Amino acid sequence: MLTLDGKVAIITGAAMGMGKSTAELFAELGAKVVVADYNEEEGNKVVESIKADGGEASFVKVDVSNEEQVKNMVQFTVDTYGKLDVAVNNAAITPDDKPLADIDMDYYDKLMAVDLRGVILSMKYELQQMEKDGTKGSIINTSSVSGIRPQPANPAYVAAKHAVIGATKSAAMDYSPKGIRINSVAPGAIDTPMLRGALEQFGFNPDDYAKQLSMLQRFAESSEVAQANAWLASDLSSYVTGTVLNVDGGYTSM
Ligand SMILES: NC(=O)C1=CN([C@@H]2O[C@H](COP(=O)(O)OP(=O)(O)OC[C@H]3O[C@@H](n4cnc5c(N)ncnc54)[C@H](O)[C@@H]3O)[C@@H](O)[C@H]2O)C=CC1
Ligand SMILES: CC(=O)C(C)=O
Repeated sequence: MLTLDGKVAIITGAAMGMGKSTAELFAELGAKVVVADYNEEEGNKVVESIKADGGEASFVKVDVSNEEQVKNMVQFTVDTYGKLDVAVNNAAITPDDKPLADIDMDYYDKLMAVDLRGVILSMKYELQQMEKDGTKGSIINTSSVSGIRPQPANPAYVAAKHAVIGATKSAAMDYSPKGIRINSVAPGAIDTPMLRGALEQFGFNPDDYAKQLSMLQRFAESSEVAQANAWLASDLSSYVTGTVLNVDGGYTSM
């Protein structure tokens, strides 16, 4: 049976979207959850709702691009719950919106700081903690279908999400021998505030977009990505490391 009973999990970007759904599902499956986000108000609401449903959760404010704050996020987790078993490094900001010759380098720097540096920094301190405690943990980094094949006019986002997969495989090679499994999840068209915002920005009709981006011809709910995260976090995926799990309704096979 899929259970996360007894596990302590950090989920970054857990105030909204897939991170929020992942935090809720992990708590339902028995994990103690650290909701890590820079949106304090929404993050605290997620904690309250998990607690109201009988789960255990705490909020920590973090900007994942800031090394001291990421270090503090991991320390907070250990101080609060005694250990760290699972981390879902999911926080990211919205894709850029111009082809490469017109790239806005200020936005490039901002995006890389969160979507790539944030994942690498998070892994750095999560791995240090797991190694120190001898924990055979599971780390899941959120990439995207944009980490496998390009979307138009997203050069920074596509590069960052490809790099998340590279960093995942590199870390998996170094830490799997110690029993720490590290994988990526590559979501497709998932109905979240980020995707709705991006579609509006690009002037896409949401229904047409979902049909183009999925054999199932629909958006996924963020809970459907949370289910993939839960499997990778659980002992049911005990022989899976260094891989990319596509949660994209078949898009990358089209
Ligand atoms: N929505 C989609 O269709 C897809 C999303 N993704 C990826 O899935 C992940 C989750 O995306 P969504 O749930 O759609 O996004 P979202 O925008 O709904 O939620 C992102 C969360 O990250 C937090 N966040 C942003 N920057 C942060 C920072 N510097 N430090 C801490 N927290 C920060 C936000 O406050 C928010 O709670 C992201 O990595 C995204 O790139 C991948 C493929 C498709
Ligand atoms: C928002 C995103 O990551 C997509 C659709 O690739």
